[in-house]
Amino acid sequence: LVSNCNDIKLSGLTPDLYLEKHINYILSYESKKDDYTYIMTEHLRISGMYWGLTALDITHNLHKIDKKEVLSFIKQCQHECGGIGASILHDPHLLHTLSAIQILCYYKALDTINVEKVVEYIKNRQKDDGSFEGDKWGEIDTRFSFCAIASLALLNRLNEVNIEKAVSFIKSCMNFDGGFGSKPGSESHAGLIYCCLGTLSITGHLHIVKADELGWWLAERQLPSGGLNGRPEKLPDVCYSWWVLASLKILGRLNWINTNKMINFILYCQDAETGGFSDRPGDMVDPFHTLFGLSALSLLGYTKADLKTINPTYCMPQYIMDEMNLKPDRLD
Ligand SMILES: CN(C(=O)[C@H](Cc1cnc[nH]1)NC(=O)OCc1ccccc1)[C@@H](Cc1ccccc1)C(=O)N[C@@H](Cc1c[nH]c2ccccc12)C(=O)NO
Ligand SMILES: [Zn+2]
Repeated sequence: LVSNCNDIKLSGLTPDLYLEKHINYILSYESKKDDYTYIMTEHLRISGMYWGLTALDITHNLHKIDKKEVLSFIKQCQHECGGIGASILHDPHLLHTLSAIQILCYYKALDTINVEKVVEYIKNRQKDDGSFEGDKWGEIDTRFSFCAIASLALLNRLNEVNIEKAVSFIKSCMNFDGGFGSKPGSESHAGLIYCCLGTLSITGHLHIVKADELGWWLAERQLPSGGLNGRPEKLPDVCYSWWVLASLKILGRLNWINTNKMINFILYCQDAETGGFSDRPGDMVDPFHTLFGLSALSLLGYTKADLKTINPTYCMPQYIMDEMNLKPDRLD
């Protein structure tokens, strides 16, 4: 592989999807609780569980995880204030509250936590300008708008916050390129665009988006290698396959990307020995990039493997959204 300026060169044939290796990688990761990496990522634990469980569900292996163990762990992560932390005794945060609620939806076990208290925690995060702080320390970011809105939608309690103000804050973060940043005036970033479009999709306000400009900016993320980056001049990274493709799917412009070159890049990010996906070919694999690599393949309609359909707005299996009768908006 040659890294010239900000891209890499892929040569040779398109690899297969080593599905069984990825399933074993995720299952062994969840079981090696004394591994250095596992211990060092405690501050992301509940998000890590969401990545692993979602990857297992879309590959038809969720049943291999002990449901009781997962539910008892999540119950222990909820604080008196209602918020949920990344692990036991970790401070509550909207990021991890969303991950916990996403997992509970897989098991139809939302009553594992005190729903009234978690709704109160989320409500208390909204500011006068409609924005949301991630936790009581006050950091404002459009990521947290998505966490709050997605969590409340999954709990069927969207009416508990001021939607009009939440949408007007997102609108205030829209840039001239049609993209969105973390706060008003922040530069456009694919991950934040995904969060802002997700918020607008759930609240039925996608009409405020400049769909052609934004679609063009997102399609511009694709490099000659086929990979996508998160901002201009950055290196390609397989997790951006998800942020950019999910955003384009919500905009009804997924076909603006070269699908075959995209699939080829994603498959080059697999590790044929250990299983799992890395951010780009040759790097270390992790559960985060494994979920978003598999999710992107599912979104792209990769048919050489049996992957469940994934919902672009929630990044959860579509059958779950159907069972919960959740229909996030899309521009088709
Ligand atoms: C905290 N995280 C990040 O900062 C990653 C780091 C990274 C991976 N590859 C390049 N950088 N960045 C990241 O997730 O950026 C995408 C992003 C940014 C802002 C909003 C949404 C997505 C990662 C974890 C991580 C750290 C280091 C290496 C690999 C993974 C992370 O937890 N990301 C979040 C991104 C995210 C997904 N859904 C969301 C909903 C709302 C807000 C954020 C997210 C996550 O997956 N939550 O479940
Ligand atoms: Zn990444």
